[in-house]
Amino acid sequence: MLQVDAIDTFYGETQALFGVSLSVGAGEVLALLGANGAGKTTLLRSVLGLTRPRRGDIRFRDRAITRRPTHEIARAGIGWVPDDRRLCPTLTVARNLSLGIKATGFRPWTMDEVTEIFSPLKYLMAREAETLSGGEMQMVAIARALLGAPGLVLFDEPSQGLAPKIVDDVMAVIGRLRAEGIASIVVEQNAEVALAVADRVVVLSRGQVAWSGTAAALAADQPLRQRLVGGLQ
Ligand SMILES: Nc1ncnc2c1ncn2[C@@H]1O[C@H](COP(=O)(O)OP(=O)(O)OP(=O)(O)O)[C@@H](O)[C@H]1O
Repeated sequence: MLQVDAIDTFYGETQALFGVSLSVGAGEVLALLGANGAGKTTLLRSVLGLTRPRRGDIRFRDRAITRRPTHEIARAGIGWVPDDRRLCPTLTVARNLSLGIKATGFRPWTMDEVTEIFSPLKYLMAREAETLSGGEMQMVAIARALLGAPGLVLFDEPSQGLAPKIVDDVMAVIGRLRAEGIASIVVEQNAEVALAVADRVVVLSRGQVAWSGTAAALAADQPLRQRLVGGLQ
């Protein structure tokens, strides 16, 4: 579904990613772990074309997207759930959701389906986004991504600032995406939450891939986990 091949990404003259490669298959959940500043968000921004890699290639469904504009990358079927949610604050929930609807060639999710997954949304449709709680905003952000008919969803710190019950709901949605053949990349500070839902893991350190393997292998090897993500939860 997605292949990232040896990308170098810079902010001005500062290099943030050094030859990073990874891949995600259809219906696969890849956890992207690493300490603050390791380059996780930069990897997502590189895939989305928000911060273009200077070298290397990114392919989605075997088509090069490395130098495509962000709106084309979204239209190819890559959804984004940003860590700051990025809702339009003065628009209603209904309007925020309808702005996410697009045709990509992947299965479109209906408004009924997303309100069945996140039932509180039914009662929030007329509310302005800026009046929502953090958990409610996260539901809108995920629902908006699904209405955009994604084949791959990039989740940036989806558990950050949320109550444990809502974190469980969010992780259950990621599990459901997997069952539907939709791939996910989940950037997480909370390694425990990420390992519970992921199939495979890539650990970044100072802009490079420090380790990659199965979530089961990392979960079972406490010393390895301590060495790689010891600073994380
Ligand atoms: N807009 C920017 N301008 C300059 N440097 C940046 C910018 N954004 C990130 N960086 C730098 O790029 C590197 C990678 O940052 P990035 O945000 O991708 O890390 P991260 O792993 O997502 O960390 P965090 O968990 O703190 O978000 C860091 O050294 C960071 O300081």
